[in-house]
Amino acid sequence: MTPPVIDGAFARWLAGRAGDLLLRTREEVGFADPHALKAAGDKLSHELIRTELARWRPGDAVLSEEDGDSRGAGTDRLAAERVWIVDPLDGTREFSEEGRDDWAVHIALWGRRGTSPHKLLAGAVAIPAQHRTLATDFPPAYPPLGPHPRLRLAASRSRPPAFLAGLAADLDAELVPMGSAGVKIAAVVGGEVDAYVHGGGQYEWDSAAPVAVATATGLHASRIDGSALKYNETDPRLPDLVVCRKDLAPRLLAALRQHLPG
Ligand SMILES: Nc1ncnc2c1ncn2[C@@H]1O[C@H](COP(=O)(O)O)[C@@H](OP(=O)(O)O)[C@H]1O
Ligand SMILES: [Mg+2]
Repeated sequence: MTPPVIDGAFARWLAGRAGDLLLRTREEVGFADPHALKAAGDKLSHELIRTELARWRPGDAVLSEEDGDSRGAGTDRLAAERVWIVDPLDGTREFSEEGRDDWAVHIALWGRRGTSPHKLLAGAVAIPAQHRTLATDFPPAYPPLGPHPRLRLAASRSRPPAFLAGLAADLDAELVPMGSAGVKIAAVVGGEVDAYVHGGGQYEWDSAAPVAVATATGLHASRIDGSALKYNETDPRLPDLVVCRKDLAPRLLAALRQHLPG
């Protein structure tokens, strides 16, 4: 089957293919040995994505979590016009826990000539166990204001930043723990939470695809100090971010300033 030519639709197609493979891998490998399941999921999804990108987008470079070669300086991605930034399995830990649906596949495309600061041209986040894929070819509608009386902040289930409890207290917000950066940003896009705040560690592939979708939807996405998120940098570490409704951003960034060192 020939995949779509338009990059956003291609990203949706590829994330969906990898997601189907991950669902089958969960069934075939089972949950008895979580390490084996995580390793199988990472490897199989990575190989599928690598193979399809080499076949259908042979002129483009790739930056992948599972590909040590693409990470450092001196790789062809630093001179490339177009770079696919992919996380074959985000929320690996949750993928290995039976019954959990908060894990995702991230496929993003960065372009040197992109006009926004992040230069992400297209992206898709597949959440296979929730049967949904968000992508920039048909960006989701801007979320309505939630019915919840208190602000809801999505937070890492296993590695929430130390400042988050204080931030939530200042804002009288409720923390909603879940796995996967893609799932948390999808929760903002869907209006289930008002914001996702993370700090302390992460890489470009953890946020590129969900940030592409969130900004195509019209949401705010930045570093937690308010500066621009940048992709395809020499060092792929991108330790923190905030994604939220545009109207909430000034209040959230002001509160964050009170909690950041320096
Ligand atoms: N402090 C940290 N250092 C490195 N990676 C981090 C991190 N905090 C979160 N991440 C990564 O960001 C993704 C989302 O994290 P979380 O589920 O905790 O919200 C996970 O990606 P992977 O599952 O692809 O490894 C996780 O490894
Ligand atoms: Mg990840």
